[in-house]
Order: sequence, then structure tokens, then C-alpha cells
Amino acid sequence: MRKPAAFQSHLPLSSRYRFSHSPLACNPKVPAHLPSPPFYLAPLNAATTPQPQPITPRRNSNRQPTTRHVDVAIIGSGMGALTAAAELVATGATVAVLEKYLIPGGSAGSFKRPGYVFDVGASMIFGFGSQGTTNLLTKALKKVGRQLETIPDPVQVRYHLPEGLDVRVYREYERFLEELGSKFPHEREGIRRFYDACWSVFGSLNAMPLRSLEEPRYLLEVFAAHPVACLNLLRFIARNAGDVARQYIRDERVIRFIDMECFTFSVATADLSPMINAGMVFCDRHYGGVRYPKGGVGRIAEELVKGIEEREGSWVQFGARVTEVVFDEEGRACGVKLATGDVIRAKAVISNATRWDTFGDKGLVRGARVPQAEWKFRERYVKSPSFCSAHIAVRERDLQVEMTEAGGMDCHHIVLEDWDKFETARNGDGTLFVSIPTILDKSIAPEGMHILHVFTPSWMDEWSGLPPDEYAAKKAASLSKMVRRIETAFCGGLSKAIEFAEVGTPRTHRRFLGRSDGSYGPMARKRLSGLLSMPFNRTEVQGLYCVGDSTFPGQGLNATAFSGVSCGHRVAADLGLARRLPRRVDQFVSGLLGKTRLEL
Ligand SMILES: NC(=O)c1ccc[n+]([C@@H]2O[C@H](COP(=O)([O-])OP(=O)(O)OC[C@H]3O[C@@H](n4cnc5c(N)ncnc54)[C@H](O)[C@@H]3O)[C@@H](O)[C@H]2O)c1
Ligand SMILES: CC(C)=CCC/C(C)=C/C=C/C(C)=C/C=C/C(C)=C/C=C/C=C(C)/C=C/C=C(C)/C=C/C=C(\C)CCC=C(C)C
Repeated sequence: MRKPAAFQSHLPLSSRYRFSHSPLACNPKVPAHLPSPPFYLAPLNAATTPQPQPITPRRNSNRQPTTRHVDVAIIGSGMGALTAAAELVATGATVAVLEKYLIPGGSAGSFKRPGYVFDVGASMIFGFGSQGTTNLLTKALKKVGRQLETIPDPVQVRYHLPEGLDVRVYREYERFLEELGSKFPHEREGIRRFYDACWSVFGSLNAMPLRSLEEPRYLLEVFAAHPVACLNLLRFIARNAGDVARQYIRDERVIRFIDMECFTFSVATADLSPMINAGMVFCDRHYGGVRYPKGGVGRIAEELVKGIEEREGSWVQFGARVTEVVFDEEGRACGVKLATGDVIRAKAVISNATRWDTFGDKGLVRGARVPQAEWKFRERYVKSPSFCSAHIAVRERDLQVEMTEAGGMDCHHIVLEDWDKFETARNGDGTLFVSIPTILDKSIAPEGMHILHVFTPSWMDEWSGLPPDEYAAKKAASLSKMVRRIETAFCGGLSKAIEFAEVGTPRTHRRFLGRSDGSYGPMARKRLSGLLSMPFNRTEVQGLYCVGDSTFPGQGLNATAFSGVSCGHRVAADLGLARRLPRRVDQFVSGLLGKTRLEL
């Protein structure tokens, strides 16, 4: 019932291509503008390529649906779900984590090919530091008695931007300021003051225990113990990074650079990116540092699953697609129903599906049960774009650059040739994200090989409705465009060095991650007051909570880990497993807090 045999070997990405020297003319599906010498991407033979497993086991008509009982039923096993589950089992609650796919982690999972481990989503990981309170991944693992070896990255990212702007964000803060300041000497002071403001946010967060902001007892305690830090956070919580940057910086080119910095975590410009999140990302990279978990990003989820399953009465179930939330006569969420017909009864339900997939006519809570607050959420936030991504295996000997950490290639890169295409470009012309995790961790590819994970924002409407041939051809064309851009920017010889590549599109992300339109997460529809209107974990449906990137504080692994920790804390308090104010006072104060935020 728990881990299916396919746990170690699965196929979350759709098309697979391999390098071939056959002339382009042999395959009419391959667009004529692929780079030369012949760069020809042929789908691997379907007979020899492992095919995707069915996402949901078929209902067996001879089997009677079962009902099981647990304290908390959790829909999905993304990082939000797993960190909430870890928090809950540590308080003594029993949990059932129900994942529709075959591996844990959602967009933070890893999938395997013979000899290779590929990360499903971004490989740039924050939250693995050893000190302070913001190292939420280290802490979540510790909660369930686990730890992971991580490899520190000396450079968070190298930007290859228009007008030859080439900036490395070094692990050392002063070195980064020197690097950026040397490109804009007249703005040295402003640059320092902006990033120092980020440190002020980070310092406040990193001074206090991070738990649920909708749990009044914790709020009172944290205010009493850290009044200055709390007031400082209140000062910034309603602000966006762009407002703060403009206070100190005049040169629009530096503002554009900060826009790009914000884009990497929020897929939006600085004007739409909460200052609290900017503070976290722009400082943790110099404090805990960016670190790669040895063996792949999916190791985090695998270890959390092991830790959760070690607790008596808790389990993680794969191939378990939840089709609806179940309610009692009073309209309180009291469990979930799976596609197999099985029911898991619970005192509380947590959804790690996006809000668009949780609520609405195709969601898990439908019709009149969808609360008003969810429609309000949609007035404020829209789905961000998805990505077109490629996982590429590359022969080191055929590259024209040195692929080592010391003096050679950096692990993470951002490429953009034209500022006009920065946030709005379609069809693969926008910002390109590239990670080469094998620079840090050689264990995830065979000797002499490297992994390139490349992705660029892409919208569902670019891909929907295409017949299979056109879909495949568009993927091949997208791959060749990404490869060409990387070759020009920093990695000569790439097209000739490719062993095989797999391309994913918004359709892939929707199918395998269950995310509406394959979206990366919510994005402010218009300028909002920082993080103030981002919903916490409780919903207006009694007994139902949300976790993950459509809850406070938004996208990112460390951000969803925070949402998981705070969700676990609030649920534990509601179940009487964590300290809280007397029930009536608790309900009154947290209700008031929720309402005030909704009106903002
Ligand atoms: N390097 C990084 O910082 C990094 C890397 C990877 C992911 N991320 C972040 O992770 C965030 C997403 O994490 P998340 O916690 O919100 O979740 P997620 O989208 O990663 O995972 C949700 C999980 O729920 C499952 N699911 C959805 N509907 C279901 C249903 N009906 N029944 C059963 N299972 C269902 C999906 O299969 C998936 O595994 C993104 O914002 C992304 O930024 C960051
Ligand atoms: C009550 C009220 C309202 C108030 C009071 C006051 C207070 C106390 C406050 C507090 C607050 C808090 C606690 C907050 C918290 C926050 C947090 C934790 C946050 C976090 C965040 C994080 C983030 C955002 C992250 C992100 C990241 C990301 C997204 C990443 C990504 C990556 C990628 C995409 C990659 C790229 C690159 C390449 C490849 C190159």
C-alpha cells in the first residue's frame, strides 16, 4: 500500500530526445532552423523508453472501497505538505500524506534515468544553513530525526544580462557588493543601503522562532520576547522590494537589475515582490548560503517521508489521487475521498494542491462550498506562467569550457539578451534559468557527464490544442532555442555535447504536478501591500487548511517550508496538541486578524 515498486524509477517528463547526426531532411517534424552542424533531436524509440505509469491506479471493481482513520489527511506531498506533516507527527498527531504521483516532493522531487538523477524543479536551494531560525529545511528534517549532506555553492547565481552586464552573486556579501558596485560606481551607496535594508528584514526573521502567524498565543509570546524585531517586520510586511529600492537608487539600470533579482523568486518585478521575501532570499544566500543536497533535491522529500513513516500510525501513500474533500453534516471538512473510492476520515484536512485546484468547479471543494474569500483571492492574485524546461545530459569532453567549480563554470546562471523581453516574452525568448548541479555533485551523473537543467517562463496557451506532431516539433524547436542561447552566453560546444534531453512544457507540469495551467504559483494581479493580503493556512471552510505556495509567504522551497511549519503549528493548536489561548479567545483573536487582513 505504501511505496509502489516504481518508486525509484519513473518518468515525470514527457518527450525524450537523443542526439543524432542524421540529416534534418530525414525528419519532417524537425524544424528547419535548428543549429548546424546537424543538431537533430529524435524522440527515443518508444519501445525502449520507459513509459509513464498511470497516475492513478484503476479502480478495481471487485474491491470494496475502504475507510481509514487518521488525525490529519494531507493532500499532496510537495514541500509544503511534507513540512506540515513533519511538524504534526512531532507533536504526536497521526497523518496520512496522499500523493497522486509516484514520488514525493512535487516540484521539489527528483526523477531517475539510468545513471542520472534529475531535479524536477529548480536546483537552487535555500534554508539549509546550520544557524539561526530561517534554516527551515534543516529544521524540518531534524524534527523527524533526519539530516542530509549538503554541498555549499560559492556563487548563488551568475547573471548574463543585456549590455554585457555580467554579475556574480558571491556567497560573501561584501564581495557581491563590490562586484555590483564596480558596474555602477555612482550607485555604490544606494546599492549598499538597499541590500542592508534586506538584511534588516532577514535579521529580524532570523532572531525569532518561526511559527504560525494566525496563532495568537505565539504572536503574543514572540512580540514579548522580540519586540524590536516584530515592529521592524511590521514596518516591512506591507511593502514591496521596488518601493524600498527606489528610496535609495536612482539609476534605472540598477532598478532593472533588482527587478531581475526579484524575478528569480517571484516571477515578477520588484514593484510586485514582497520586501519580506526579498529580505529572505537576498540575505540567506550570504548567511546559510545556497546549498545542494547530495544526491539531488528529491533527497529532501525522500528523507522527510522516511521520518514521517517511522511514526506509528502515520503513512505516505503514492498513486493516491484525492478527488474531493468530504464534509460532515455541519459542513466541516472531515476527510478526503480518493479516485479508488477509498475514504480517509480525519479531524483536519490540509490541501497542498494550489488554491485553483483546491477550490472551484474542477477542484476538491466545489459549488456553494467555495468560500467568498477564495473569490477575493482570485481578484488579487493570478496564476504566474509555467515553464518550458529541458533536462539535458551532456558529455564534458565535447564542451568548449571548463566545467569545474574552481575557476571554471558556475552552477546557476540567468541569461537575458534584451530587457524588453525580460518578463513578458513568450515562446522561449524571455529570461532563461540554467543550473548545472553536477558542478557541485558528481554523484548524480555518470563519470564524464554533466546535467543541465534549463527553464524559461512559458504559458499554457502557447502549447494547448497542438496535435501530437506539432507539440513534439514545438518542443524540439524550444530545446534548440534554449541550447543556442546558452552556447552564445557561456557554454560553447553545448549542442554537440548533448547525449539526450527531455523537454517539459506547461502541459507536462499540469499533468505531473497537478498544478492548474502548470503555474509556478500566485502572482499579484496589481500592486499589493507586500505580503499583507497573502492568505495564511486556515480557510473559511471549517477543518480545511491550505499549505504550499498559494499561502503566505508564497513561492520557493524555504517559503513553502515556512507555510508547512506554520500550518502544522496551527492545526496542532486546533487539535489541542500545541499550546494555545483558551479556545474562545483564540477563535476571537485569530478571526479578527483574518478578517482585518481580508479587508486590506
Ligand atoms: N529551488 C527551489 O527553491 C525550489 C525547487 C522546487 C520547488 N520549489 C518551490 O516549491 C513550490 C511548490 O511547492 P508546494 O508545496 O506548493 O507544492 P508542489 O506543487 O511542489 O506539490 C504539490 C503536490 O501535490 C500533489 N497533488 C496535487 N493535487 C493532488 C490531488 N488531488 N491528490 C493527491 N496529490 C495531489 C502533486 O502531485 C504534487 O506532488 C513552488 O513555489 C516552487 O517555487 C522551489
Ligand atoms: C500578524 C502579522 C501580520 C505580523 C506580525 C509581525 C511578524 C511577527 C511577522 C513575521 C513574519 C514572518 C515570520 C515571515 C516569514 C517569511 C518567510 C519565511 C519568507 C520566506 C521566503 C522565501 C522565499 C521567497 C524563497 C524563494 C526562493 C525561490 C523562489 C527560489 C527559486 C529559485 C529558482 C527559480 C532558481 C532560479 C535560478 C537559476 C536556475 C539560475
